[in-house]
Amino acid sequence: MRYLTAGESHGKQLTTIIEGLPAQMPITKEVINESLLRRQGGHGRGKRQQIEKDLVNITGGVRHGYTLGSPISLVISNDDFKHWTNIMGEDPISDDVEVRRIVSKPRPGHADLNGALKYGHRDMRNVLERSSARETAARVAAGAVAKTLLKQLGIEVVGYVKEIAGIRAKDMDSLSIEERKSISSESPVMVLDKDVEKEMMDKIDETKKIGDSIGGICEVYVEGMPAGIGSYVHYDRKLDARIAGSVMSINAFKGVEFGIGFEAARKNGSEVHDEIAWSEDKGYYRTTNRLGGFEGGMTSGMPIVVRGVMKPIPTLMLKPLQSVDIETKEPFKATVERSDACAVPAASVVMEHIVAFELAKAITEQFPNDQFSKLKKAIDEYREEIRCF
Ligand SMILES: Cc1cc2nc3c(=O)[nH]c(=O)nc-3n(C[C@H](O)[C@H](O)[C@H](O)COP(=O)(O)O)c2cc1C
Ligand SMILES: C=C(O[C@@H]1CC(C(=O)O)=C[C@@H](OP(=O)(O)O)[C@H]1O)C(=O)O
Repeated sequence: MRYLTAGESHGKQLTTIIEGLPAQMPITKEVINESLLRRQGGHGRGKRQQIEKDLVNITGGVRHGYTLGSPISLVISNDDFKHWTNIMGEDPISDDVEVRRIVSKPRPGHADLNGALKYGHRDMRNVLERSSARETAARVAAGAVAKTLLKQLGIEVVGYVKEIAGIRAKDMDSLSIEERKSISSESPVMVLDKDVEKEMMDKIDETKKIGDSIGGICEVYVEGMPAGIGSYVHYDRKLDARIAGSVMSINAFKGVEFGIGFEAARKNGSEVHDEIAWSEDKGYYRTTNRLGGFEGGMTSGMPIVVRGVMKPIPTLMLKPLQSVDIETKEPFKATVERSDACAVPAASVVMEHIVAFELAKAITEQFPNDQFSKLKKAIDEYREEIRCF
């Protein structure tokens, strides 16, 4: 399975093409829309989300609610395009700098300057349009399709917030996946505890007021992955490494950890590794899950627990950092019209879908994948085989 996306932030639309899904898998656009709307939520988003209402149009690969085995094509319109038809349309436009709203002032922390240098764009709009996290809507659409596949195989994936600007969420270790899912869809900052929720929301409001930005930590939790998915034999088949790479590819993500993660560096082996046990009902399992569901690049059968660190948003409304205008070479401090102050809750939805895609991809590589019923049967048989192994 793989996917590609196309489209600019203020262009007409985003397009996602997914290849490699089995034929005859039930799928509905309502499930994709649910994911898209969750990504748009979360306290701290800017005015753009009031303009957009992300809804998918399935334009290929699905008939009467079932996949065909051919590429799936998904389209999401940018409602904001109507305000940008001249600037982002395909017709030629005047050279007037004001008309074109040419961007010559790169924002520290965004892709603007590096992208301009690499592609030779003197108008950095050509960079920011595609480097914008608007593209994560297209990625969530792909992930929603992956989640549909996983769910029908008994695998559930959920993302929520662990930390915003140093304020930590209460531990959710004892919560079921259903409880985690309801927190993820109901709390405006995707945390369990109402006091923490308020503290985070106040912090976001305060940050917005002073025109600054904040980041945080997202967590994704997965239940139902059988042991032995992925491989130890090559670097690019290690599933934890693939997930880590994919999480790092989310805009503004700067770090990834599994289970107790970086904490492992400060502990003895006896405090880190998970002891192995067996029962008739569960087969092999670990008595703890400090390694977060992976050993040797393969799933251990325990829940997968992965966290990603999001830096603060680079566009700063009232606290601009020093930069240089590429036309005049003069220093400037830019102010902007709009931006998110905190997108950590939205990013946890993005991360959930990105992890889901990697899991679905690994599963479809490991089992027969042309027809959904055969894939399901093969996984059921494998689960039984490893239980008794
Ligand atoms: C959901 C989401 C929303 C974002 N919103 C903004 C935003 O409003 N303004 C901004 O400057 N960056 C925003 N970002 C972050 C930038 O897209 C990101 O910092 C930029 O692409 C540069 O990439 P890098 O930070 O990974 O180096 C957002 C990221 C995510 C995941
Ligand atoms: C559009 C989305 O996020 C955008 C991501 C983004 C960036 O630079 O990454 C900048 C902002 O764009 P705009 O200037 O148009 O408001 C965000 O709104 C979205 O998530 O749907």
